[in-house]
Amino acid sequence: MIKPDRRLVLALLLGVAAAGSSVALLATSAWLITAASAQPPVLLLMVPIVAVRAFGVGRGVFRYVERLVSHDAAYRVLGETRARITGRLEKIAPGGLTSRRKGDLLARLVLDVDAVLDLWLRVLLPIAVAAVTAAATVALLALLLPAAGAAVALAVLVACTVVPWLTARTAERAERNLAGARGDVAATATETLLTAADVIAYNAIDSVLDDFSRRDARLAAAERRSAWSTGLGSALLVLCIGGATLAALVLGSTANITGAVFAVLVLTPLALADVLGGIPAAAQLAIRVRAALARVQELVDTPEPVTEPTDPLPLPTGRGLQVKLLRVGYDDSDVLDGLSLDMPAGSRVVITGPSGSGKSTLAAVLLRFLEPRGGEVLLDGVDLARLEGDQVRSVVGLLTQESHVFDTSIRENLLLAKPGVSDLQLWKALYRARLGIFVENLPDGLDTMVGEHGAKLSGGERQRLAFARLLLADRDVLVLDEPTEHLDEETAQALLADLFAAAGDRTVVLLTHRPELVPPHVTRQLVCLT
Ligand SMILES: Nc1ncnc2c1ncn2[C@@H]1O[C@H](COP(=O)(O)OP(=O)(O)OP(=O)(O)O)[C@@H](O)[C@H]1O
Repeated sequence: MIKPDRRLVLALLLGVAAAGSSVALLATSAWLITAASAQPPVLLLMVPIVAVRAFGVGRGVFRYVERLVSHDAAYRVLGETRARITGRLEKIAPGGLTSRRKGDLLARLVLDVDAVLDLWLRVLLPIAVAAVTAAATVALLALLLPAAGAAVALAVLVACTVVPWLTARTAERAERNLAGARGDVAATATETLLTAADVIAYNAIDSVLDDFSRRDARLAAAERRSAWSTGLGSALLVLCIGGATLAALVLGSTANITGAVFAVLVLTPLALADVLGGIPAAAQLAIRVRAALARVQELVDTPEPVTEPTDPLPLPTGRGLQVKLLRVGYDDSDVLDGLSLDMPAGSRVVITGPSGSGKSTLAAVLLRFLEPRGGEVLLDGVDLARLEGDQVRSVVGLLTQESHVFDTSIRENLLLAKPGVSDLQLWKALYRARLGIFVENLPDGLDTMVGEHGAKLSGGERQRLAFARLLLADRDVLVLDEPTEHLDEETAQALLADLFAAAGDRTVVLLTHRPELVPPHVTRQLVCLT
């Protein structure tokens, strides 16, 4: 799922240069101050003076460039990962994500995917930089006094293994629960917002808020526990570094070394506190990152509702559809079994049946959002299973009972169907959907903003706008799934009459539980699902 970027190697080198400069700055400063106290000839001090300046300036410069490079690389990896996940979701979404909570999906796609950033910037890079810099520091100290080098090596080993292990162990449950708890709070918040009107109408605000507070408290508890472990890790790290400094002090004081070397031995381990400081937090964060990425992986692994053919056939030229002994369903039960239909090009087919009889399921099959379990659906004699979903949807268009109208202008809503077309074509589509006069009378015309979910339009106007968009998309087969569901009888009848008239010589498949609303002059085939 995640492909690393080569710039991350450069970020690692820059990180080591920055951390190495910090250690070297302290070491050379210690040497310089101690050596200077003996008042040697000033020429002897020139090199360390220049080195102190170089490391002082280098530390900041390397850190700045490292931040630029590492963030650039990590955000590129994040962008590519997001694009790959979105590409995969495009295949799964129409029929495969219906059982998931929207808020949780959002949390997985936004918060959990961000774990890619943490993985590189706060887990792998800090650990790698710390390991390389600490190893080099230990080597330097070992050169000055092997016993002190060994003592500091032991402290570094404990700081890099036992401390992160202990921190991670104490935080394990909290960290694993964090991603799920965040998803749960996001899902509940989304649901609360979407259902606010009903909740207020039923006077159920208190119970909804109580439920929200309970979930929020679970998240806060997990975060508190996680913070407690971070504190523990930091304290243990300070103990390790303190121990290393003390050991270097004791060993150095009994060794036969100069005062300047002694100062370097005692002060250099202190610089490791900064270098190793991020390791406990990184180990802890690794658990959270693993849990978050597992949630994203689980989403990506959702089986595709349809299998694309490995060797798709070319799109046939004819536009007649045939359904033969269709069997389709969800989970363990079939919704339709043995359905056969003939829908010649240009015909009008009205499919009716009570709620739950499988009308929307049939629409999903006709658009290749859902795979039949048996039988076949043929387009001009070619099984839809031998065509790619996008090929099928370039011929078959859909208008649902709640076609989505975006929170933007009428123009942008229409252009979604055919980007770049002229205003003239937009007006034609609007007039054919019988919305032209209405839009002309609006002060902003095509630039009128329609509000969230088309809130500034009536139900009928919303459906006409969606229908104009479908006409603009210019599909030869129009599947209309309860397009008049939320409309009063008069508006519904008028809309249906206009839909059939505007459809021209296209094939129209109308799925409705109110077939009596179809205008009497429309010659149609009526099919009843039970
Ligand atoms: N994604 C799904 N997962 C599981 N079961 C589903 C799913 N979608 C629909 N169903 C079930 O399949 C059956 C048929 O649903 P469908 O939406 O096709 O009926 P419908 O005739 O369009 O109903 P309505 O007129 O109320 O929209 C129902 O029992 C429904 O619960």
